[in-house]
Amino acid sequence: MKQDELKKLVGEKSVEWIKDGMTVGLGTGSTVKFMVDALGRRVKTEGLNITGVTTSKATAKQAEDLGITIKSVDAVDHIDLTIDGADEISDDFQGIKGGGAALLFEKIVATNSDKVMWIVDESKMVKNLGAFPLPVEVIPYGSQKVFERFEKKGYQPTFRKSADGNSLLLTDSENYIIDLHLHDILDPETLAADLIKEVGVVEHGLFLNMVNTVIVGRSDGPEVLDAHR
Ligand SMILES: O=C(CO)[C@H](O)[C@H](O)COP(=O)(O)O
Repeated sequence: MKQDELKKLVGEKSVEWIKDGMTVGLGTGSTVKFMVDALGRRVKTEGLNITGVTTSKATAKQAEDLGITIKSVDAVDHIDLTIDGADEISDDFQGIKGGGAALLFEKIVATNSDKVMWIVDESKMVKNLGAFPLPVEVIPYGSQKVFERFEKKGYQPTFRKSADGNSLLLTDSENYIIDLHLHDILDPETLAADLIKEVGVVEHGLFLNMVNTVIVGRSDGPEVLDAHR
């Protein structure tokens, strides 16, 4: 099966966890897009009554176009379940997210959710994190200084460019993304603590101790993994 077919498989499988009356966090990315499409079909055909809390302008637009009710994270008293994609998931269920530059809202929504589910194709499952460049969202003012400090620490930073390559990418919050090319992250907790104390860093893409369930798309079908937290 191709990667896109595996993403569709898990996207469609994951909506089985969504029940009538739930408030659901809707992640961002190509895998989530399949999930939101499937959710939209359930809303339309079954009259499923749910509220969505989105993590990006792109997901908000898709959900609204499909007739899914959307509220801000600040307008709901809780989120029952968030379903999101991921860029890497390690053996011990730690994750890197932010490949789609939505890590800030994704982390806000995830940390305000009772349960978090990640849906990925099998290529995202790794032993240790770090082959995927770690995204760090920084405010534009002083970002060059943050970049230089990351360089000195050996983090091999690169500013993320916009799709046309002509300017720096701006997140939904109008910040920049610095990607760190770390190759192998052996101690994610220490790295996360180091990154978040850097002035100018808004958030980083290490999502630690956050996920409850992972659905992995494999050629022989979706595999559901319980992170036991
Ligand atoms: O973290 C994310 C966006 O910020 C995405 O969930 C992550 O990049 C996975 O994306 P895709 O499903 O397109 O592979």
